[in-house]
Amino acid sequence: MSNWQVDSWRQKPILQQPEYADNARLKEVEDTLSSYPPLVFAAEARELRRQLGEVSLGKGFLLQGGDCAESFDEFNAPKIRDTFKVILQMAIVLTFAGRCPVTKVARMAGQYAKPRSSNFETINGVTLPSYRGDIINSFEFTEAARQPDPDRLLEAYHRSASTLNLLRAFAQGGLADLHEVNRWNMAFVENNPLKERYHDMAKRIQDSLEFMDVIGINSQSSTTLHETSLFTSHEALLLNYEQALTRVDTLTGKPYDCSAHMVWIGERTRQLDHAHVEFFRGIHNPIGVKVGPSMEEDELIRLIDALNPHNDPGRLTLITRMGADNLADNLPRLLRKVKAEGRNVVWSSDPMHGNTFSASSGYKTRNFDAILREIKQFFQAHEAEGTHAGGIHLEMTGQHVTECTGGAYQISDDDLAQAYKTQCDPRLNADQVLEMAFLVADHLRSA
Ligand SMILES: O=C[C@H](O)[C@H](O)COP(=O)(O)O
Ligand SMILES: C=C(OP(=O)(O)O)C(=O)O
Ligand SMILES: [Mn+2]
Repeated sequence: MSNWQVDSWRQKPILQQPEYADNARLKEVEDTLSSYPPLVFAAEARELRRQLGEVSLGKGFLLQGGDCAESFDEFNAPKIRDTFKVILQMAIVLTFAGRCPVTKVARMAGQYAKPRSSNFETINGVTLPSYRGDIINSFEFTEAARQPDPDRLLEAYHRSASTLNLLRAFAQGGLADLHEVNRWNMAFVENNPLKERYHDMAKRIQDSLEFMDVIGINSQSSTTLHETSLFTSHEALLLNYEQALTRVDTLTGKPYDCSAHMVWIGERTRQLDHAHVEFFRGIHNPIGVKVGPSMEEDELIRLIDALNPHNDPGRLTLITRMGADNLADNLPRLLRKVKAEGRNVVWSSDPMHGNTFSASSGYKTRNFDAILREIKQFFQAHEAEGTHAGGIHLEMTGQHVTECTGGAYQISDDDLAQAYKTQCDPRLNADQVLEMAFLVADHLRSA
């Protein structure tokens, strides 16, 4: 890796970073983090990279999801459990429909830093610095709360460690048992206003599990049915935090960013000659990059080559976030180019970030139908170009929030105020996520 150092990104231009008042304290915090244990083990990141390699070859599907921004205030077991549960519920439906393994990657245990469109926010004539995620400043709208505080980096580390600990316990301690997951899905279907639409598939999954039970494949005999693996991911926006958690793996001698299994570069910070691409090219994790509608074909090839010079399947996931109205004009040309140039990538669809708008009530929202339309078009474009629609990337929660409009419960603009809890972007709630799973499953079956 030519001239790469864990801190060579510091020589490059960088966007979307906080400016701290106390740089001496920042340096102390970075040193402390560097001395702490890594949050994940490099071999786990390699296993995810291997699984994503299968996905890039068309033999799997990536399901990635969680909060837009995890919050220190909503840091509790029920919140973590409920998001874990809906990820699993969604995965069982997609596995059954797609007849292929689903790799589950949570936007959890470190999704704390947010890029923003504007540096400032104005409320009732008062202008303050924007909220940039709990790892940087506080959501509360006061001058003091909005100052970046270096100690929040340590706080984010500790909260990530606790979250990851509980996720690992859930994954291996029985909460992920497929029989249980399907029972939750049956309950969801029974209570849903559109239950006729979803009943058939949930019942067929139940029948399959019962059949396996009869022939002796059950939770006692099979860890596959009893346990699961769930990987973690976040946008690696704060490179000083990521640098401090980067360690040379003792088994391979290669640097891994051990803050999460997978990290990605956001749409706003993916410039070829900037710091994020520099940092990412040297770490050996599986990585992602957001790709919006303005991406040019040649620019994408240059970016792929900077980040994955050996064209290794599983190394790079392109997370497209086009917007339902822009996808048809922009995704096919990129698929064609990447295929023609023979580059191995995982193509995943983020149907959230291109479909955000302000509701008449003033809330930032997204509509269920637009999200679904982007996903469907994503599948259609891949089918037409002969490429593999490899995954979806959702902003979602297991809680019953009202942040996105539409869905079977027909959340309207006026309903948004009832439970609008996000600190950044609007998330699909538990019911909307499961509906999305069943509707995407219909599509996978017909594909
Ligand atoms: O999550 C992504 C971005 O941080 C978010 O979409 C930016 O939102 P903003 O346009 O309100 O800053
Ligand atoms: C910041 C995000 O998205 P994007 O970089 O695509 O805008 C995000 O995933 O929350
Ligand atoms: Mn977001």
